[in-house]
Amino acid sequence: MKIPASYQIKGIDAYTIEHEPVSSADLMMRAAGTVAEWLWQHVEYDTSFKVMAGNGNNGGDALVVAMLLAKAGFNVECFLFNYSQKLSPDCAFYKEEIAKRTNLRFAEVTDPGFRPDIKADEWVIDGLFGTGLNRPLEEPFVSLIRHINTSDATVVSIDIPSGLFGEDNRQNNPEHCIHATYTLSFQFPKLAFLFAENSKVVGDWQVLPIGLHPKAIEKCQTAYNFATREEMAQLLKPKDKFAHKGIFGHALLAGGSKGKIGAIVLAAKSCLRSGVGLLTVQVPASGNDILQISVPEAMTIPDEGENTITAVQIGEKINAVGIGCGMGTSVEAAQALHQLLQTCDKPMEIDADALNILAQHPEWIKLIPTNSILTPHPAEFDRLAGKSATGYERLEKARDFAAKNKVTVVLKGAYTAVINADGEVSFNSTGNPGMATAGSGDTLTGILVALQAQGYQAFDAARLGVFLHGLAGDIAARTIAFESITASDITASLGFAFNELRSKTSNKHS
Ligand SMILES: NC(=O)C1=CN([C@@H]2O[C@H](COP(=O)(O)OP(=O)(O)OC[C@H]3O[C@@H](n4cnc5c(N)ncnc54)[C@H](OP(=O)(O)O)[C@@H]3O)[C@@H](O)[C@H]2O)[C@@H](O)CC1
Ligand SMILES: [K+]
Repeated sequence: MKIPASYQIKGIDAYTIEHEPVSSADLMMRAAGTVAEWLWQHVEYDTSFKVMAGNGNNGGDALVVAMLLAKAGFNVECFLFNYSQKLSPDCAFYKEEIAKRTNLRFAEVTDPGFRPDIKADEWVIDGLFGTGLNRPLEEPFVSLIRHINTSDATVVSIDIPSGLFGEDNRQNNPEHCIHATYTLSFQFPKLAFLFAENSKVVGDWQVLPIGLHPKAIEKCQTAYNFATREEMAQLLKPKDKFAHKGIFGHALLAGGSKGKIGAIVLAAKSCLRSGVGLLTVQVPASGNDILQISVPEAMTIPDEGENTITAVQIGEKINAVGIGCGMGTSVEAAQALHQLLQTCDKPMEIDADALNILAQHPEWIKLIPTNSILTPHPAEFDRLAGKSATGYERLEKARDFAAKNKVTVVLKGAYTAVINADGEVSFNSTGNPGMATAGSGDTLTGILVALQAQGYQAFDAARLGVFLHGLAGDIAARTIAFESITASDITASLGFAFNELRSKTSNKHS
């Protein structure tokens, strides 16, 4: 699903109006109708609404929502905040309509000091500002928003929380934005929803399709995408009935150190559950028995180092190499990584301590083979590319980093961003807070290297792998509380995740 910028949405909107064709007032009715319908499904029959409309089309939507709610028999009070005495044409049109209604209370507000009374059990509909916001909010809106935020009411923002920009909020104050309980976004998610710093503002968000023109959506060029299940199902390659293990690739995992052999065990297990044909694991000598006993399906190469790896042996038949899990940042481990980078021309998946070593030796980054993946969490990425104050800033830095070093970067987070060397970004849509647990990253490494060994290109392997990892976590969470999910539970659910994704593909073709 594309994530167009606010200015692009305006263009798609205009194209729809011209080519469907549909009048802008009717399109507004359609959009507001989806909001009203969502509300009917989520509120009690005796819920009271306070609808806050601004002077643009977001306000127009709010006026229509107010009318539809009143028509359905709800108790509705609607305020049109028109300090500037200037309404968009559609907002003005629906103001005339709402003023005629007798089944709701309506007032146009021009007094900057007026604050509507809001009760804790009421629902506030926020239609003050939408994607037309063109500068940070000031008084009197800031005080009005603070008044709404400090009420205990449930707040539903139409399209986007008022005061929030769709993309870059680096110069914005989150306290000057509506803090929504729910945000109902028209047709597409907004980029801003996907950054941790905006989560308090956006609340739970959902996309409501409003039938914007498919041609305009297709023509819209954006670097940002939200990975849907349908898109990811199309990436998954079929498994041939006559296949044998030799054609599913041979992965090599290298890592582990004294006290952290578990990390490489976890990676090995998830790798074997992700379709790889053969797996070899290189571990410090002291970890060899642990590995052989815990993962009998894997072959092992005991390193000469007793407690750390010192040199990685890549056989000719290896198709992809995963390195980093639990390897530590010792001088020997760093040397092993350096030597590997100098000799390896296979796609690599570089994680955890290997990333920390790279941060200490940035001159080695240029040695990373093409078609490789780096999987940093925010702190690891900051060590590689410098500190970022916001998620937006970090994402832009990661796009630069991926382009400059010709790698795929998986920036982990609530909406993990997979970024390719062309600067394209795919945000993951699966996963849950229970997955923020020890070893979760190691299981991801195993999945990614398995997909790379099977011939998936870095960007596809990363998008698909991150999606499956999150889906496995979601499947685990159906029966296990977030608090109790372990990395092993994610691996145990991987088979179900592949099945769910594949059944989606077969449904599609049946
Ligand atoms: N996507 C779609 O297809 C559809 C979209 N629809 C809806 O349209 C919405 C976008 O509507 P929009 O473009 O009219 O903008 P909107 O946010 O209502 O406000 C603009 C007004 O705000 C003002 N203003 C701006 N910044 C300000 C500030 N800091 N402080 C004070 N004022 C400020 C600006 O005035 P200015 O002062 O700049 O002249 C202008 O008057 C969109 O979010 C969705 O809800 C649906 O109806 C149908 C289908
Ligand atoms: K809004």
